[in-house]
Amino acid sequence: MAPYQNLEEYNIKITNEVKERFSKIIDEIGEDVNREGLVKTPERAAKAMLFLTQGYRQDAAAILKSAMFKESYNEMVIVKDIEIYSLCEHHMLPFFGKAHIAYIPNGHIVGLSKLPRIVDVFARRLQVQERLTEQILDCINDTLKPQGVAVVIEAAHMCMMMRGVQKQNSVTTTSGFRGSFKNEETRNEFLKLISSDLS
Ligand SMILES: Nc1nc2c(ncn2[C@@H]2O[C@H](COP(=O)(O)OP(=O)(O)OP(=O)(O)O)[C@@H](O)[C@H]2O)c(=O)[nH]1
Ligand SMILES: [Zn+2]
Repeated sequence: MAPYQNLEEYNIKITNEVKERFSKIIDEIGEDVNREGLVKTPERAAKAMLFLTQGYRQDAAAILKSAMFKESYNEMVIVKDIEIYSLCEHHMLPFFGKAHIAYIPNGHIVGLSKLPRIVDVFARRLQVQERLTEQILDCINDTLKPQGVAVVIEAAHMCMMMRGVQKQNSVTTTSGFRGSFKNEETRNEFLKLISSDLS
């Protein structure tokens, strides 16, 4: 983004460049870019792709820092069933599912909505599920400095469904634990709560 004066100028320039490339792809696959239904498709696709990768232009730590509050509460906080939509970096096809996040405060709590917000910041990039899991963990650990943090992601990968191995029902689970979640009892409490309907 460095050579551009402001975000708006950057957005217009990059949208036009991505649009040109989508136009070429549509042509290369044997379609007519000038037929009615496709005339605006390169621009729509460019805007969609830039939306789905907007996480590169966002600062997750700043989002967390904007809503940290001093509190003495020091029990587990869980936000579960956070929808994720990301793009696998190998095929640029979607993977999607749910993220479950827990942390144990250490003097500060964070505004609850900021947890799904940072999930989106990291999900809206070209990703592998493992790195997505670690980036969420590290961001919360380094910014909020809680006693511990845990992240579980369950996702289905379109690159394994629509093409390739073509398995429709496989779900990939990744997890990571920092600080007090390394303790088996704490980790088990979290895993129990995310699998119950009452947490
Ligand atoms: N570990 C990991 N692998 C992923 C993720 N998303 C997609 N993949 C895998 O990335 C691998 C890329 O393997 P390649 O052999 O280079 O690609 P490919 O020939 O298209 O492989 P197939 O999908 O098996 O047809 C595949 O096994 C995908 O299933 C992810 O989030 N994490
Ligand atoms: Zn893939």
